[in-house]
Amino acid sequence: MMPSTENNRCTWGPCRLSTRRSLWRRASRPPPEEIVSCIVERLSLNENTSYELAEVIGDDFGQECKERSLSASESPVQLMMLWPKTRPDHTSYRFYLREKVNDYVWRDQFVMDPQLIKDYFHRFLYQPKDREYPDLCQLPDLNEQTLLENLRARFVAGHIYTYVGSILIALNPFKFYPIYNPKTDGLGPTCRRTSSLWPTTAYHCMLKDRKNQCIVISGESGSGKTESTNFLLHHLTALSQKGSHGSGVEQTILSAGPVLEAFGNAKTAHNNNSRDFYQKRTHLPHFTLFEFELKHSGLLIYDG
Ligand SMILES: Nc1ncnc2c1ncn2[C@@H]1O[C@H](COP(=O)(O)OP(=O)(O)OP(=O)(O)O)[C@@H](O)[C@H]1O
Repeated sequence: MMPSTENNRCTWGPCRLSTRRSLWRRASRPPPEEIVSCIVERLSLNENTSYELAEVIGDDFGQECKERSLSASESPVQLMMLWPKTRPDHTSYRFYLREKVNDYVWRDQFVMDPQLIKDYFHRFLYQPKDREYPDLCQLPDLNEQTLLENLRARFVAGHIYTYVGSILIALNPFKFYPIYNPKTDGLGPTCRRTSSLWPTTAYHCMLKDRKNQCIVISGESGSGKTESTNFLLHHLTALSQKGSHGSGVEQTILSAGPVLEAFGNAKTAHNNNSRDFYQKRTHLPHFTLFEFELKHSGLLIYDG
């Protein structure tokens, strides 16, 4: 069976079994040049013209999608073994014998200011060192040092909230930052991009999927879990549009928090107001607040 030629290209694939078998006999993994010279010889092609093998990957409709020339170190037989076996005829994958296009042809015709290319890639490859990333996943080089440096830089600049994907890291500033809008209970534009994004997301997921949502607040003693929980409650009650500022069950619970804490809390090395004794389970019309405390003895679930 002779390989077909079209547009100075010769198809050589699994369908050309006789050609392939004869090549296979010569060596188990012949390099591309050997296959090319064999085909040139069999097809009596012009030996003065240089040819090369190209791997072509087509789609299910028989359209060619990708074509690339094989390097001298690649083995066509090995490549064929990697082709998916979903279609027995392998029509989507094939090799072409094509006239070699010398690099210098397009290189000479291609004129572009090298500085332009450098400037273009500079924007992606070299991030400014002093840049802060509100999401650690955006760090170009993510390791412990860059992570801590980014958190520190953000903290110094007054940004205490940083995302890691869907997780929010809150650094305790131990002083009040005017980033919570008291009129809207943290729904202001400053907060929307930081701390209020996750309760908002949870609230809207609850409405959309009609499924319970879970927010885990974790950290060591004095890291700000109670404060964060209070911000969360404020935010959720504001979102549910039932937590009025003057009345309502939610407002009563929120207001009772400091009074109850006065009886149950203790001073520790890390926190003047540590919630060591007082645990609670708060019921609001739309959500329940469970408190889990990771103490020395392990995970204790308080449900009372
Ligand atoms: N977002 C915040 N803004 C300002 N101050 C904060 C913030 N978060 C925490 N703090 C300060 O840190 C103190 C300790 O925080 P908090 O009581 O929430 O810690 P905790 O993690 O609940 O501690 P524990 O586990 O010991 O109960 C608070 O009393 C408050 O002064």
